[in-house]
Amino acid sequence: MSTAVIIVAAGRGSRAGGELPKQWQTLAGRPVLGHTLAAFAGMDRVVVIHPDDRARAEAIADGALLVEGGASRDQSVRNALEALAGRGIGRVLIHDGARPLVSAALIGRVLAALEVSAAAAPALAVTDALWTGVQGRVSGTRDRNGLYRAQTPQGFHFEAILAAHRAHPGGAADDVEVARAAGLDVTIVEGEEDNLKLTFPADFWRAETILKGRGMDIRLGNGFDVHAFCPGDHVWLCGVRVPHSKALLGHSDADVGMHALTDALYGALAEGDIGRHFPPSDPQWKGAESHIFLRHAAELARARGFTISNCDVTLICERPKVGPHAAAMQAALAAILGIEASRVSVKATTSEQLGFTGREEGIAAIATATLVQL
Ligand SMILES: Nc1ccn([C@@H]2O[C@H](COP(=O)(O)OP(=O)(O)OP(=O)(O)O)[C@@H](O)[C@H]2O)c(=O)n1
Ligand SMILES: C[C@](O)(CO)[C@H](O)COP(=O)(O)O
Repeated sequence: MSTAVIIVAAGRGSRAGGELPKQWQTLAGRPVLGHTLAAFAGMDRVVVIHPDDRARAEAIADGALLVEGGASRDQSVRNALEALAGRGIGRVLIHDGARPLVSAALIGRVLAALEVSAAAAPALAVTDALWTGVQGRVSGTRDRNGLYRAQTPQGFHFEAILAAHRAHPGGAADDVEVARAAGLDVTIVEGEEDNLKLTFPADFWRAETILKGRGMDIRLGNGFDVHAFCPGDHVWLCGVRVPHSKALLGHSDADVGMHALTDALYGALAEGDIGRHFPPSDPQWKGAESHIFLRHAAELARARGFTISNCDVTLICERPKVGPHAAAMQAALAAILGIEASRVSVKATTSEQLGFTGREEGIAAIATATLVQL
């Protein structure tokens, strides 16, 4: 059963202040909403935006569907549910764009609870004493037993929450309130203190501190590719046209080095390989220039908040000789990746006339890439 995620980000963040609405302010080097999107990477995501923010949202969407929100949070959620209606969605998670530190473990707990419940949401039991107050003076106390602080993502069976929103008069604080008004039973799962909602300016400092404590995310990926020789007079290697007595056979331009590097980037992101993103069965990629694939992988890395720290490509062939072209290949790859040439290495080796590369039946390439997220 497919699961979609709705990330509501159409509010104006009036309490947070700043030049931009809080979801567009920078947190540890990228927009708050970029962190939130990355937390749900790999899932079908819908981001609810304010019409004024469309250009910013398109820049970081990373494949998410963009839907325009309404004047209130519940109207924004409703717009996204209506946009998903009729698409065969089984379950939906609804999350505040302003909660960028949600963890995979918390998302997992909500999804697991949805296996046995029509609705599930995270919360933390209230641990402080509770008072009422009037004009700065305590006017009474309240029993905190059984009181919870609600968080998101809140999860629901899709048709049930869609019907609940359609029937609700509006004005709900969250989707659990809407669900309960429709008679749905909601399971509470353990929330997390770090899953804070950025609401006031000081919350940004807290979130930065939490992110620093989590440390760097360093990813290493590897790629390997082989293309056979066929009749021709040149080969494409790492973006450079190299004259040769043969060509390389492939669905695209058969740039074996660039393919290995592209797969290394996809590997570091756990995003499969070129074939997943550009299926060879799709005629539009016949004869395609391989920089399209590499650029896509690099953009995907950037959209997920990673910078490409370095990469290293080794071409394995007896001929053509790579040395005279290595600097041009390094420059070509660096330009496509958008990084300095000093972070790109291109080298070659023979296989001492052993195996298929030694018999000059084709060229092999291996590559590694390191991605870093601060
Ligand atoms: N019309 C609205 C109002 C809120 N939200 C989203 O709902 C989440 C939780 O709301 P809140 O923290 O109250 O955000 P804002 O409404 O932006 O903040 P404020 O009340 O301070 O203006 C936020 O991710 C916000 O962008 C939304 O999508 N559409
Ligand atoms: C949905 C919510 O995050 C649950 O805690 C919260 O109610 C939304 O924020 P708001 O400040 O109440 O709009």
